[in-house]
Amino acid sequence: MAAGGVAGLLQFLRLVGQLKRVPRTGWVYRNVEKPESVSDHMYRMAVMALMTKDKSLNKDRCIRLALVHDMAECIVGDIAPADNISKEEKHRREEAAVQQLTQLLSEDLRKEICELWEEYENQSTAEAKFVKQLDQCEMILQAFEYEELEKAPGRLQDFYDSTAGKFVHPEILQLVSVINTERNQKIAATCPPHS
Ligand SMILES: Nc1nc2c(ncn2[C@H]2C[C@H](O)[C@@H](COP(=O)(O)O)O2)c(=O)[nH]1
Ligand SMILES: [Mn+2]
Repeated sequence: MAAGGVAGLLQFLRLVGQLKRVPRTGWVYRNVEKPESVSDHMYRMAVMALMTKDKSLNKDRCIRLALVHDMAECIVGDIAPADNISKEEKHRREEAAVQQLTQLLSEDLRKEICELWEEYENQSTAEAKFVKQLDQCEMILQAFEYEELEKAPGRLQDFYDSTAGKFVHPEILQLVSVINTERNQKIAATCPPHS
C-alpha cells in the first residue's frame, strides 16, 4: 500500500473520486430520476458553509467538515435510515473506511482528515453542529428541487417530517423558512383550498 507519497495521494484521490458515482440512497429509494451523488451533496454543503455570516463560527473549519463528513461513503456507500443499519454498525463501517482512506496519506494529512471526521461524527463542536444542520437543510432543499423537477409538489414530504425541529441555528432557520414558504406555495397552487 503506497502510504504518504504521491502514489498514495493519487490512490486516495481516486477513492474519493468514487463519491461522484455514489448516488444518494434516500433519493434512489424514492425513485428520483438521476439522483445526485454524495459529492454533489457535500459540494453544496461546503458552499452553504462558505455563506455563513456567523462570526462565532470558524468558517474554514465548517467548510472542511462539510467536505469530509460523508467521505467514508466512497467505500461503505450511502447508508440511509431505511437501511435499518444500527448507528453503531454504521459508525464501525465508516470508521474503518476512514482508516483505510487516510492510511494512504502523510501523517499530518491523516491526522487532519481523521480529526475532522471524528469531530463531525461526535458532534463535538459548534462548527460540527452547524454543519449537521447544513446536511439536513441541503437535503430538504434538494427534495424541494426534485419535487419541482418532477412537477410533484409535496411528494417528498417525509424528508421534511424527519428533519422537523432539528434546525436551531438562526441563519439555517431563516433558509428553511424560505424553502418551506416557497414549497408550500407550490403545493397550495396544485390543490387549492376547498371553496
Ligand atoms: N427518506 C429519508 N432519507 C433520509 C433521511 N435522512 C437522511 N436520508 C438519506 C439521505 C442520504 O441518502 C442518506 C444519509 O444521509 P447523510 O447525509 O446523513 O449521509 O440517508 C430522512 O429523513 N428520510
Ligand atoms: Mn451528508
